Amino acid sequence: MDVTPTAASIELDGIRKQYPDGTVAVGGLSLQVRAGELVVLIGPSGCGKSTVLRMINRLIEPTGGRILIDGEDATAADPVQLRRRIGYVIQNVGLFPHQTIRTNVSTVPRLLGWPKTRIRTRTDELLELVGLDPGQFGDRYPQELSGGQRQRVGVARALAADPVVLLMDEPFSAVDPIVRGRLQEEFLRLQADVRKTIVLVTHDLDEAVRLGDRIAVLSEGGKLEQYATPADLLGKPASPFVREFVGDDRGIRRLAVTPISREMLSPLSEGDGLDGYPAVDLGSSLYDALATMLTSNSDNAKVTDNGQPVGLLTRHRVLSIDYPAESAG
Ligand SMILES: Nc1ncnc2c1ncn2[C@@H]1O[C@H](COP(=O)(O)OP(=O)(O)OP(=O)(O)O)[C@@H](O)[C@H]1O
Repeated sequence: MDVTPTAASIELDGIRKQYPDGTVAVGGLSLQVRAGELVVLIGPSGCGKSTVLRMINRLIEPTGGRILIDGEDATAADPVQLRRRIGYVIQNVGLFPHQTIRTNVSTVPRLLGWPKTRIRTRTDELLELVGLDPGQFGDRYPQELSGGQRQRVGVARALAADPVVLLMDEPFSAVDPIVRGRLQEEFLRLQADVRKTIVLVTHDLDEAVRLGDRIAVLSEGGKLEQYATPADLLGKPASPFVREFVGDDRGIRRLAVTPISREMLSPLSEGDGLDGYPAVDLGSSLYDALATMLTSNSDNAKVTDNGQPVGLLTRHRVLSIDYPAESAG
């Protein structure tokens, strides 16, 4: 019998990990993730990001606190059962080298004892979903794929049994920046389709800003410094730690998460020579607007809504956007 799977909410309630040698990797972290939300954990090396992630699927047993998945206490559940409901993607993927791509992808459905035909249909469907032709790639072995292709297989495998939660630990860091950008874009499209609850660990702030609905910045001992949307994090760093962490180029990053708004526009007038200006859509980011102006060597862009010009955006206006938090400290 099929149980209709849905994305689940996650609540970390004071979770703690202290190792026998006394190291407190995570001192007591509370964090709520809504169903279908993509939350990024970021912070300096050793701050406890992976530990938090691995406590959610209990690859690491917490020494305190609770984890509620859709309100149910995961710390009381059978860890093996739990892991079958939680997809897990890691750097370098961890595919089984002596198994074909199809067999790799079907790992969890096989463990769950699905009928063969259903496994086959699901596996092929997933390979297509992540952009790999099952006919071409299904019978290959992992070493016969590129790094980016292997990464996609890892995502397909994690999604195979329709998990309610997906955990991803530096999933795109083993590939070069160009491939990484493409994988991130594909991944966002995939997430728009499948809407899983995702917790993703990265050390790459651009990745966090690009992918996260919300970002949790951790400092040593898994201390939560700030939990906010990318725009709020870059615009209003909550502490000197976060300010330093998001760095000096947060202004540029912030452009990428700030949409053009009507208040930024000057009215259009006949004498504006509108035909000469590049067009950007209302709702594009300021970063896109600036890029458009730079590539067409223009100081202005014509902003359109549904194809109709609604105002003029100047380069000066984009660059002088007021960041209240900048002057605060
Ligand atoms: N078995 C262990 N015994 C003692 N301390 C440990 C053990 N395993 C991990 N730690 C410590 O726990 C802390 C958190 O490690 P964790 O891997 O979660 O950090 P991270 O933020 O994911 O780091 P990175 O970004 O470098 O991967 C580190 O200080 C690490 O040294």
